[in-house]
Amino acid sequence: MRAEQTEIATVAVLGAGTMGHGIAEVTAIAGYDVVLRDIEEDLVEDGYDSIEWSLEKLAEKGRLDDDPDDVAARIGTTTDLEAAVSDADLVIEAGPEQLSVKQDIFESVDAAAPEDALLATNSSSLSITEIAAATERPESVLGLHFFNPPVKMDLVEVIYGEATTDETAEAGYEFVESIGKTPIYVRKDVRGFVVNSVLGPFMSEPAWMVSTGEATIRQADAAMVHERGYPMGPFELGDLTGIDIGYHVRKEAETPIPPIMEEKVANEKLGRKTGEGYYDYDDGDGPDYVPEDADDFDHLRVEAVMANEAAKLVGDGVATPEAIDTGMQLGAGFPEGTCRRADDIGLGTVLEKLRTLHDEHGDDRYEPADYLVELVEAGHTGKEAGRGFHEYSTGDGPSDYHTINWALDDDGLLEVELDRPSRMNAISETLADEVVDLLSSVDDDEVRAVVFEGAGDRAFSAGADISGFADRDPAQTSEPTEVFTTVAEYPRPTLARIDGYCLGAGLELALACDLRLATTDSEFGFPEITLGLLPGGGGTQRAIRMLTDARAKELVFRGEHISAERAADWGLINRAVDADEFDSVVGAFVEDLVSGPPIALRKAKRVMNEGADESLDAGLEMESQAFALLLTTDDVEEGTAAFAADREPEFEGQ
Ligand SMILES: C/C=C/C(=O)SCCNC(=O)CCNC(=O)[C@H](O)C(C)(C)COP(=O)(O)OP(=O)(O)OC[C@H]1O[C@@H](n2cnc3c(N)ncnc32)[C@H](O)[C@@H]1OP(=O)(O)O
Repeated sequence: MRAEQTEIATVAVLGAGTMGHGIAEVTAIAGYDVVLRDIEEDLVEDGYDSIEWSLEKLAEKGRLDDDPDDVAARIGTTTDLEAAVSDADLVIEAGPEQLSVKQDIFESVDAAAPEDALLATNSSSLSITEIAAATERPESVLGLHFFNPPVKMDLVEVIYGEATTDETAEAGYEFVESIGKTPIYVRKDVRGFVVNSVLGPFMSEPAWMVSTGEATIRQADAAMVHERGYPMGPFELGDLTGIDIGYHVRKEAETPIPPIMEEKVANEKLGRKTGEGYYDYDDGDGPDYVPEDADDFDHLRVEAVMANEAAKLVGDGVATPEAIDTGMQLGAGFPEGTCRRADDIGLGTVLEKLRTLHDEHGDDRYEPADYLVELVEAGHTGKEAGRGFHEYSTGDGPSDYHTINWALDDDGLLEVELDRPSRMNAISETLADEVVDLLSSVDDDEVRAVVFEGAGDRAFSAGADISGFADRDPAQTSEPTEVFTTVAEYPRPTLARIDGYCLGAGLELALACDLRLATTDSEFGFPEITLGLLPGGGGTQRAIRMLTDARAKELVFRGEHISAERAADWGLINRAVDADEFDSVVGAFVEDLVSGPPIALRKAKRVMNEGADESLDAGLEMESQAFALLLTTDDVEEGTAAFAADREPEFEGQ
């Protein structure tokens, strides 16, 4: 057992290379005192200079709360390992990726670090257990695997070695949260941890297909990017990371290596770094695939093998489906998690594909994971069945969502947060479905107003999720998406709380709300035209009804962003407010909405929305009918009595 964990105040980062100085930077930004150590003065200085440069960049972009000099001042440097760790509450080793080097470092750290310090390695591929074995306290050693570059990448894998205690892992997890990153537990010390385990088949399965002449490089990359929405094609990614890296990982793991990979390594065509790999960077245009190259690439084969890998991780107790999905989205930039995607495809389909591949090729990697077979046999075949890796809404009430957060307070305020900050809260199909499901299943009687906002501090929403646009079925997208209509017709007042980018479908969602408040830093626009599209979620129609013809067309035709001040000036939003006053202005609006007379607000919303599309006479008729009805409510009695008594009314919605 580790001794009682002390509060972490001082962090020693060993290694000032790309990962080390990045980890030191994010740790200092979060307010910790950091000691950055490398073996030579030059290396430490280079690392420190890179941190200073990066802090300046963050400050220029307004993404640093503190003065960059103050942050840099929290980082001390040394070449003396003992001095670096002797006062550290947490040591993060980010040295070369060689077991013997790391073991040497850990042996020295063990001798010099305080007894109750937490000892972490940032290794991306070595065994935590073997590194920990170099110390007398393997229970205090864990993996904290940051992704490159740490300043930009949100994910950290928190990995157990064989001896790591829960207390150690939890302390590491909490530290990661405290620096504003997203931790996932990797509960067993498996090769590749979570992200690289699932990323393995993403890269190797297409390589097998190309090796056997079943696909071409461009075909695979075009299909995975343009049809399946991955941020990069598998071969493009291989060139970027270095083909030799993947080759050596497979060699170490003693897993079969696709011939095309062997061939590239043998010819020293290792990717971008040698000027040629799967693509030619010196004499060619690099990854020059186009959407049409995708042809009929068998992407199910690749996604089935990835889903199988995920099932092995879940079945072996290495990670939960939630952790895997978070890992793949934040660590590999996948548009959605591998488990969720498999649930969408249908686990029965995935299993059948694996069995067919196994029959055809006989390779071990197609052997279905026990856990996958169990799920399918239990009827948990995915989203359509209501349960697969994940559970899905049964329509009995709001369920657990993955791309939105929500809360309904005692005053009847329903807060809905679009929660995909790493994608600027882009509206994926899942996110849209979840908003619809929430608004359709939450008890309206409990809700008095709804506020929509975006997670993080950069965007309300940067629009529809662009990944995989090319694979959309036009038949499904020709109607304005249900989410905008559901929001527009929701029978309670709705307000968009906008802080940051509000673009494309994000703006359409905001326009579907009744009211819009924004910080002055926010930006608005319909960039769809720059993608060869038009706003397809009601944007053209709401804008032309809300703005002058000229302004609406300027927004749609030019695709330019406009400032919050201009948006307020044009009448696109209600107010543009300085950031420091924003909460109080939003609070005042919300207070009026949740304490207002529910029936009158509902009727007013309906009459105004529906009347706007009718003739004046028809609109006036709707209004007078609503007025007459409201006269019969208890709320009117309460409103008039409160006025007479000079007190605040308490409307019950009766
Ligand atoms: C019917 C409706 C149709 C539509 O709505 S079409 C979509 C319309 N929207 C857009 O075209 C906006 C696209 N996004 C942008 O132009 C830029 O982003 C911003 C100006 C909003 C911000 O730029 P910057 O500060 O440089 O950030 P970053 O590196 O571009 O974005 C951070 C991460 O967010 C992802 N992302 C941003 N917008 C979307 C989107 N709409 N769909 C999917 N992903 C998006 C990026 O790719 C990147 O991700 P990574 O860090 O993995 O590279």
